[in-house]
Amino acid sequence: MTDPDPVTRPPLDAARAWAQRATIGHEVWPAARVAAERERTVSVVLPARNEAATIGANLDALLPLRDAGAIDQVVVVDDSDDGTADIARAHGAEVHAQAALLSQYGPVLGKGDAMWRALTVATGDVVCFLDADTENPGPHFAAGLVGPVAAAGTVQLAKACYRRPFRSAAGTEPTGGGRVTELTARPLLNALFPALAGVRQPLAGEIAVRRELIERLPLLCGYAVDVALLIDAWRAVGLDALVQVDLDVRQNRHHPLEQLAPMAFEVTGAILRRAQEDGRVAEPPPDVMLAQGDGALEAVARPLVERPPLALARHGVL
Ligand SMILES: O=c1ccn([C@@H]2O[C@H](COP(=O)(O)OP(=O)(O)O[C@H]3O[C@H](CO)[C@@H](O)[C@H](O)[C@H]3O)[C@@H](O)[C@H]2O)c(=O)[nH]1
Ligand SMILES: O=C(O)[C@H](O)COP(=O)(O)O
Repeated sequence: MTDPDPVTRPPLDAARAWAQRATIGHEVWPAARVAAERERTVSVVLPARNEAATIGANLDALLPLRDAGAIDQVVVVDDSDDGTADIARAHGAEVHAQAALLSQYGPVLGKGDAMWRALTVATGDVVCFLDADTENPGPHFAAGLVGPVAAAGTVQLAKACYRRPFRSAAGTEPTGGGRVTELTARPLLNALFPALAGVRQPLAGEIAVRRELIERLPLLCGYAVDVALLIDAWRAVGLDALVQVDLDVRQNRHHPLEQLAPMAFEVTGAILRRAQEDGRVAEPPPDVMLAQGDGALEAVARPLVERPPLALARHGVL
């Protein structure tokens, strides 16, 4: 018997079919349609660490959605020393210090931990997370994602996708952003979770998710959160409950490679941990990273920390 065609073998075939049927444009859900058809309350949450330059414009794009009845709450969970919180308050957001939420869990361990703690102050049946460093924000970011999840139907999680320009001193290229996405996350998902190979931006921080789903999933701390949440949601509810929403273009601030390397390490660790749990790889991921220091290799501890499903934490189980 010959091997099945590698391009059409079942998991990749299912991934392609999913991408075709489950990718929708943000214009399908303009704010007025979301306001008219939603059946669930909605919170929009922006984790922010030192985003003074962009938080105001992001909130200005979002708050009219609240006035229009498309969403109910806009929350910034903040960990900044550059005045982000004051700007956010002045622009009309509800602001909480990340460290004040679930403080019994100790210091806040990056973005994923901030998202987890934010679930205690986000009141909506649907929670929409957005990054606060978006340089070209618009109401379609929240409206496009929230629509399919807050309306009648079976969609439980919407993940953003977009074109990502790359900006450098030489100018802006139309594509080339999302280096960890393209060089780490997507190849690893393709290899280990081929059913998710059709997800165009597996690291996107922009999602809308039903509370009843996210509260029964663990959240990984740091930058491991987004890809792990995608895998966990898929394991919990299957591809048919997931959609990706094309938000057109997103320009983020680019971090230098020395900051992206630890992010890639965390993303790799998250995928390998889930793959090991599923028996797809034998070994757990390492929790020490050998980083290129000043001429020498430096061993840096980077353990993956997982927060328990909030539904359990709420009931004092953990
Ligand atoms: O310790 C942190 C780090 C980040 N943030 C906020 O989280 C958002 C995303 O962080 P950022 O450093 O801008 O992430 P990116 O470099 O753009 O990384 C991309 O890839 C990451 C890894 O998957 C995702 O977590 C991000 O959401 C996604 O935008 C921003 O609002 C940050 O201010 C925090 O609140 N605390
Ligand atoms: O999502 C990613 O891959 C990282 O945030 C890196 O993005 P960048 O290459 O646009 O800086």
